Amino acid sequence: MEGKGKVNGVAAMAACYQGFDPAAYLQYNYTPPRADFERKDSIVPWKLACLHRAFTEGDVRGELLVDIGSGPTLYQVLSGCEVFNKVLLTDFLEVNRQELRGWLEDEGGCNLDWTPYLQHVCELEGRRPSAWTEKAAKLRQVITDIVPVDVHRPQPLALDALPSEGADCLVSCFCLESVSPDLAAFTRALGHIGRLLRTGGHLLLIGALGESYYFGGPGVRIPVVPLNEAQVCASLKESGYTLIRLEVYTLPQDMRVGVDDVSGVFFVKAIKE
Ligand SMILES: C[S@@+](CC[C@H](N)C(=O)[O-])C[C@H]1O[C@@H](n2cnc3c(N)ncnc32)[C@H](O)[C@@H]1O
Ligand SMILES: O=[N+]([O-])c1ccc2c(c1)CN[C@@H](CO)C2
Repeated sequence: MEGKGKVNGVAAMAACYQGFDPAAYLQYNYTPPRADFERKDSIVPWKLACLHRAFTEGDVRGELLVDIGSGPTLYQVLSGCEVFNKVLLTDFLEVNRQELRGWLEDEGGCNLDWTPYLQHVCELEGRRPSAWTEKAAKLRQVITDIVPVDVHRPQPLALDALPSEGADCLVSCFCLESVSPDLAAFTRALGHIGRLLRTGGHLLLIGALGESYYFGGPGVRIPVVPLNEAQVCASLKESGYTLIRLEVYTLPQDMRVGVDDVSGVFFVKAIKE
């Protein structure tokens, strides 16, 4: 039964994603108040600060950074693109891969202006905000490809997507818990992506705490595995990671804007043993 349940649960999740709307998703989560660079307590600046610190404190290094479940967003690699000379973006949906290609090709074909994000990360790096054009060029230079991914497969990427030694670092934000029908599937998915990472490589994981659904577009209600910190830590341990740091952001009332029931956000830095 468990095997049958597994297939139905994963297939049902895939069906939910057919209505995913990148433009709406970006509007819901990546514009003010959740992305307000003037507010100390806004969620996106908190995420960017966690990622900046994690990528720049000296232990993360290598050739290839892979972002698992990129969606239509780029914020998750704005610090990493200065550390790695190859960045691979991935998503399950062609509409999201197309959104990312629109930015990459720089022909105005994308649904969010990433300039404030680029400027903010430049400031975190001690650079002038006007250096955002250099950062944009750097990011366009290091992104090697935008490929399909399915974290429920033991091999989430095509076999030729990675070098034999695997990725040096993985980043994944709001993906695993938002695509898994239950905690067991979340933990299995964590193990699957771990196989893409070389031993000693780092995992930077951002995710939702206490979230049971979110809207991926108007009327597109997508179920989420409600996680707490203990479950995240247990799943990491079970999947062969050693936790380096866990940070938690608790949403103030005015960050609860009706597009989900998320109560907190976790940031994990871990290493694959
Ligand atoms: C909540 S969005 C996260 C997007 C982005 N990483 C962010 O931080 O906002 C979840 C993403 O997971 C993708 N997804 C859905 N099913 C998936 C699967 N089986 N494997 C990998 N990604 C999947 C969706 O297409 C979507 O882009
Ligand atoms: O506040 N945020 O920055 C933010 C960004 C993305 C997402 C959330 C919150 C909460 N829902 C998840 C999907 O499970 C997606």
